[in-house]
Amino acid sequence: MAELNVRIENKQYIHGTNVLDNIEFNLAAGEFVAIIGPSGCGKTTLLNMISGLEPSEAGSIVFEGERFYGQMCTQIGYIFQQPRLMPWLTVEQNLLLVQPNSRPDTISELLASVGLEGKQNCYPRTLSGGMQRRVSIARAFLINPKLLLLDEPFNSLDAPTAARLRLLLIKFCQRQRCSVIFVTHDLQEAVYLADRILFLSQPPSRIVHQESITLRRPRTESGTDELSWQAALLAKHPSLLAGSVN
Ligand SMILES: Nc1ncnc2c1ncn2[C@@H]1O[C@H](COP(=O)(O)OP(=O)(O)OP(=O)(O)O)[C@@H](O)[C@H]1O
Repeated sequence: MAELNVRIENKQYIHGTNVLDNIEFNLAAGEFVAIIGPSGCGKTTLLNMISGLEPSEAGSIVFEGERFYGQMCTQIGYIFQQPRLMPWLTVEQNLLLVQPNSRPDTISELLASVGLEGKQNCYPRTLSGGMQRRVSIARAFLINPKLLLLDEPFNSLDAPTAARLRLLLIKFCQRQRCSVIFVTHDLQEAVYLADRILFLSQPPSRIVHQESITLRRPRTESGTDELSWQAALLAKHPSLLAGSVN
């Protein structure tokens, strides 16, 4: 049985045009799916609908056999595009907010794993944007989610930090066996991480193409096989990344 079944007939914001049109896909337990699409095509909207933050009036989101609507499920971890930390709380308090019974050593180990050793007592305003983003990654990992949603989580981080966090994400997913939906603009990142890629069109967005990535794991970020796979895909479907697919 699919862990997650997404069926959205359409999505329209009030006074807005149609953003999503007939999006339907399943996610198997433990599967890692990347979503790529042009800016403004509705990727964040889609994650918000899956998480329950945005209502899905026409369609249904079914997670582990249960339909949910308009409420954030506690088994879903969501790493937003912006860190969304509470500015009046310390880093540790921000983490405790989602998992109040966490032990201090669990929190310090998790912070160390995202490169924020000793930052428990810092307030968000004293951290750089990239550091705040890493706190938000730690926050999502802390709840041990069954489903993890990530909205361009490694954008604007320096290359070594992003590489380290991608590796951490892979390890976390393997250990936790969680299913993942990962929004990115970066095909190379998607090929490195995902089992399958869904490509969205310009709005009203549909899934114009999906491709399973059959490369063996462990993969290398810019390995020969990974780059050849990417080149072959683009040679076969040159419009996929041009944002010109309607
Ligand atoms: N709360 C809202 N109210 C009205 N319109 C919205 C709202 N949120 C998003 N939109 C509109 O919906 C469309 C899709 O936005 P969304 O943020 O989902 O796209 P995206 O694919 O994630 O974009 P990007 O890649 O640039 O982050 C845009 O035209 C945006 O202006």
